[in-house]
Amino acid sequence: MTTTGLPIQAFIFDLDGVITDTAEHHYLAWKAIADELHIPFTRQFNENLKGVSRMDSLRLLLSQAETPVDYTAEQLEELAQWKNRIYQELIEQIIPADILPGIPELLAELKRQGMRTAIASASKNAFTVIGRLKLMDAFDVIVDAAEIKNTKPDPEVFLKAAELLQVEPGCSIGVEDAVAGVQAIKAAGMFAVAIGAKEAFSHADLVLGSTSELTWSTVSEAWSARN
Ligand SMILES: O=P(O)(O)OC[C@H]1O[C@@H](O)[C@H](O)[C@@H](O)[C@@H]1O
Ligand SMILES: [Mg+2]
Repeated sequence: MTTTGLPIQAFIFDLDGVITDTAEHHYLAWKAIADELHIPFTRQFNENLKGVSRMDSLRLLLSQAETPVDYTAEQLEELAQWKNRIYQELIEQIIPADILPGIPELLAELKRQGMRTAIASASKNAFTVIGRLKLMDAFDVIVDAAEIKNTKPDPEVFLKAAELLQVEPGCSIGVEDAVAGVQAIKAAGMFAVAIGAKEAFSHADLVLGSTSELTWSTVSEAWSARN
């Protein structure tokens, strides 16, 4: 639940699919693995993998096999590493111009408004991606998969970011493009902004079609209307 009448203190952003379109790179890497293993894998099914850890994503992908195979823990680890190698090759090309529309302007405005900002990512590659985007100094706090035990939809990564920022979760805005991510934001007691299709995010407080609609005024007006 959000805290009635209080001002917003912080914005906590997911990385992949919110700050830059690495959700697409994750999809392409999983698609390559699925094709090699002759497992049907659609963009629609890929929505279930967004925000989900590497190993859980692999399990979801393997569940789509027409003839299920019992992989050993070692084989699962190898498959996960294989996907990660493909993903890391894909993200080698990332440059600052790949920051999604509206994000640089929003970050500048949040600074002017005195907001604290953080990244809360389920990815072990978060620091690499943020480094390539030259955004290392753009956030007060960065929490990635290495720092948490429980992955989204568990609220841990968002709560950890709020703790490090020294802000109230109930006065924080979480921004996500994944269903599991919005669940994590709500479980953390934060105000959830989803980027994506309205139908997919009935559990969000505000749904925006793209990051170009993600502005200080849009979010703060929705916050005031809810509080
Ligand atoms: O494999 P990585 O880089 O540790 O990423 C883990 C997860 O990170 C999330 O941010 C992505 O939305 C997921 O698609 C991805 O599986
Ligand atoms: Mg995401």
